[in-house]
Amino acid sequence: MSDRVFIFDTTLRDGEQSPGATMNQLEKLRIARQLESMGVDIIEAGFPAASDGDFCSVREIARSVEKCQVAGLCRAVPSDIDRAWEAIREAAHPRIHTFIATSPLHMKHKLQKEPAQVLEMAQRAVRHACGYTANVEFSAEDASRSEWDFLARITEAVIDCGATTVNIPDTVGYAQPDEFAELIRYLRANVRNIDRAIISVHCHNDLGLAVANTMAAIRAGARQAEVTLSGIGERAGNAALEEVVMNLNTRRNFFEVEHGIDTKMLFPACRLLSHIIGQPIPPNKAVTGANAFAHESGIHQDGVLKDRRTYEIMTPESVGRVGTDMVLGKHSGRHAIKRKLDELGYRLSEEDVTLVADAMKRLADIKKTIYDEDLEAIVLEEVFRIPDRFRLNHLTVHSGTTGVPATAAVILDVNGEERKLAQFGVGPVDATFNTIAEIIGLKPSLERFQINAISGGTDALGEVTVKIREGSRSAVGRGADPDIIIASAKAYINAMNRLAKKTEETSECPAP
Ligand SMILES: CC(=O)SCCNC(=O)CCNC(=O)[C@H](O)C(C)(C)COP(=O)(O)OP(=O)(O)OC[C@H]1O[C@@H](n2cnc3c(N)ncnc32)[C@H](O)[C@@H]1OP(=O)(O)O
Ligand SMILES: CC(C)C(=O)C(=O)O
Ligand SMILES: [Mg+2]
Repeated sequence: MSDRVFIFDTTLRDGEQSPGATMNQLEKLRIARQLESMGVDIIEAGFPAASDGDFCSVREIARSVEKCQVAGLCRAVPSDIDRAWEAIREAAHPRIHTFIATSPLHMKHKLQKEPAQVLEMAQRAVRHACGYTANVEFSAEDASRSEWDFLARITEAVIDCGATTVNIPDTVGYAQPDEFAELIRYLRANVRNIDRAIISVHCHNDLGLAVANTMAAIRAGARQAEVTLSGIGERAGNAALEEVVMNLNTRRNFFEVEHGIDTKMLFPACRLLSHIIGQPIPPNKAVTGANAFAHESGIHQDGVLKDRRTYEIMTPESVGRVGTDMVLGKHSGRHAIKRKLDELGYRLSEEDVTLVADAMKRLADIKKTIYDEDLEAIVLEEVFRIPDRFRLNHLTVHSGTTGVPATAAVILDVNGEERKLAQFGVGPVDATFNTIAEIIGLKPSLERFQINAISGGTDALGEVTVKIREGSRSAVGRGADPDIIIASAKAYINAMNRLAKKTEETSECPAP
């Protein structure tokens, strides 16, 4: 058996099924590029038959990613498979991923089909997909609640039809690690042609066991792990990429398998995702949480001071959390900035480095020390930002204890045209948002407003995340600035741009 585990990232497909994690095409491309430079083997870019927007995003990712395989998910129906192929066919390494449920519950109540019909559909789907490419993955949805002998039969049949990867999902996060490992061993022992395919697992986190089940399956012989950044995904999410990879790394002797991930890119990738979807990484999150390498109690601090290994089983550097001691400031040049960006895991073009360098100089004029977090905020502001239709040119706010309501005067660039307005509000943020909304001509409801200090000190950059909704469309926006009212205005305008972009994307994407 191979000693290489393939990392299949489904942040852009299953991850996007997580409530509130919708991404636009440009954001998906950013994530895909980050996954590519991190060394992910397969990127599942979406479900092309789901919508024209999904189709376009998958097609753009297929066109721009070179090193990884790009997979498109589809039901076991010819029209879905055709649409998936249409979206991924320009990829350097395309993969069709087709699936159908195999548990008695799903077959009877959801698909309303007999097992024999499901078997027939699975075979036909794989044969149809193999007409396009030899790289075909088949998933037996709800495998962990399926009858093992039926699962073995369908697995054997799809391999005979040409499937080269067979995925065993724990779709509803029901399996227990020992039991799931036993299922993988059972399939290896009872599927005649199993050596012709790679066994994959795809675990959900409903009982908090997604990573444990994935690791148990790898021990039992699975050689592809389907994962997402930060474990986002349908309901309680999927197995977290960074946790699976750091299990493999930290317990190398236990698992005795290799992977191709550059672990130093884990933290930047998860932070990028967190900014894009506007969901902060929980402080106690393994590997990437703020507390994952923090030591609070005296005995622990004493131990760490004497030897970090007493309480740290991996180093923060190994997951890309700390840069060097090089301090950036107003006197730093492009080389130092570029090197720092590299250390933080951002591989940027020369043009983007210039954007960051210019913004850093502007910030350094008002803030003495530029911390890693400040630089990351600049990257997200200047580089990973969708082209703006609305831009903030000027903001003045008056507020205080005088009894006069807070007032905001705003000048916005709207599609190249300058528009000005002043408005009142309950407080400075309310006044600012009211004014911006009136200039743009939208009045979305504000569902979330969150503010964090990115680094320490009163001159720290304030990072604001907002979520707005208009009818069925919602958008998250973020903004960073040493002035929290300006950061709030930037976040609100960013969300407005993304709301507008969503409408545009749906109408721009050509029909099949
Ligand atoms: C476990 C997972 O994560 S599965 C992936 C989940 N992702 C998605 O669902 C992507 C978003 N989905 C969509 O956009 C839509 O559901 C579509 C476009 C795929 C289908 O839309 P609709 O045609 O309106 O069907 P709808 O979603 O209401 O119902 C699903 C139909 O597909 C059938 N179906 C479900 N899974 C499969 C499958 N793997 N293979 C074949 N048929 C399937 C269902 O039985 C149902 O059929 P019916 O209409 O005969 O009852
Ligand atoms: C489509 C499959 C792989 C899936 O997401 C699941 O079963 O959870
Ligand atoms: Mg899933």
